[in-house]
Amino acid sequence: MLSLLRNVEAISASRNRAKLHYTLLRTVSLLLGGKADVGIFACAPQGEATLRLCSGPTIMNSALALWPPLLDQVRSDGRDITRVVHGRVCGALMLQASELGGEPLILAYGTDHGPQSKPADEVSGEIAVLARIYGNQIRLLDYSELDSLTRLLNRKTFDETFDRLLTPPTPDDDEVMDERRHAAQNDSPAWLAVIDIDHFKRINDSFGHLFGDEVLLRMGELMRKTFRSGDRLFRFGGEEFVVLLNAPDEAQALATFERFRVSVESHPFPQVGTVTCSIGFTAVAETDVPTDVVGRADEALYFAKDNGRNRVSCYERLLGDGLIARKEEAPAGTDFDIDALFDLK
Ligand SMILES: Nc1nc2c(ncn2[C@@H]2O[C@H](COP(=O)(O)OP(=O)(O)OP(=O)(O)O)[C@@H](O)[C@H]2O)c(=O)[nH]1
Repeated sequence: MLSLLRNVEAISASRNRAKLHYTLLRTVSLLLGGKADVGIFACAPQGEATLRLCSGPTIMNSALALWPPLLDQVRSDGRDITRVVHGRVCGALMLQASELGGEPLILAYGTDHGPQSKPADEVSGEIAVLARIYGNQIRLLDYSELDSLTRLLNRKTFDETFDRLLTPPTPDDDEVMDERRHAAQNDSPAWLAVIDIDHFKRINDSFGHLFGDEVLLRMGELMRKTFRSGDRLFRFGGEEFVVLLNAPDEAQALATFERFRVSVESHPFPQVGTVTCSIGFTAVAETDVPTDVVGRADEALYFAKDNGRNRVSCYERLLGDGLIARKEEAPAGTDFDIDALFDLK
């Protein structure tokens, strides 16, 4: 009982999604005791359910025969299911979806059912309580990772996940696997763009902050519509946004950012009318640190701003064409020269 309570507490204390899923699994199997099987399945709307995490030897043996119909039913009407099948209580329920997207998750379980066992509805009631604690925690994680106005990822999330997005997934880290899913399927190079609304101060000054905020909100919506679901979309604060995407080459990355630029330019913003944005982008190398890569994209963005705005510039292309000088990057391990900063030399 004590360890179950500890695990319930651990669900509420999980600071990342991988830990949260693992703890939920452990807690449910502890609750069911004995020879319980528990699994978390990801269910793409049209695709098959894929097992993401499991504990217990037989859920997966019986998974092929037993789970698909249960999972399909939960997915189609969204209601919890509990059944006694071949002397086992089997159940499945939808977990609270994360606002960060990704496929919906289903928790499925099976446990022996004998004369001494708890009634099936009691079992499902207890598991539903755990799923609610999970739901609260997912909302909290979303809250700390999202920008409150646009619901895009925030700067803190960028800094914390940048390394993981660029390094290959490790088999024992489910969260990394999830985050890398897009990149792993598509081993195209990564590109980072900084997007900045043109003359945003003017918009605020002419129409007021409320309409300025509406422009920011619509920018977020346009980003979600224009970029693919596997691309990572951030608001860095103010009127600055960042996109991290995979594209096979510079031309295709450019075409994607151009498409976004045009969609902003042609969107009728309420009251404000036409709004444009400037975009600077750069190739992301595996050894890059966030400040360097954002610095290069910023450099290309300044060029776009200085050369008429409402345009997309690529750092490597500007460099190749001799239009900008190479940006000095900090050698590894030295963030800045503190003596120079305070003019002590
Ligand atoms: N409405 C609103 N305004 C914001 C927010 N954050 C920053 N701003 C405003 O965004 C404006 C940014 O202005 P500048 O950095 O001068 O740039 P700009 O006017 O967009 O000009 P260029 O970037 O050179 O095209 C400032 O007026 C900020 O007050 C926000 O969350 N909401």
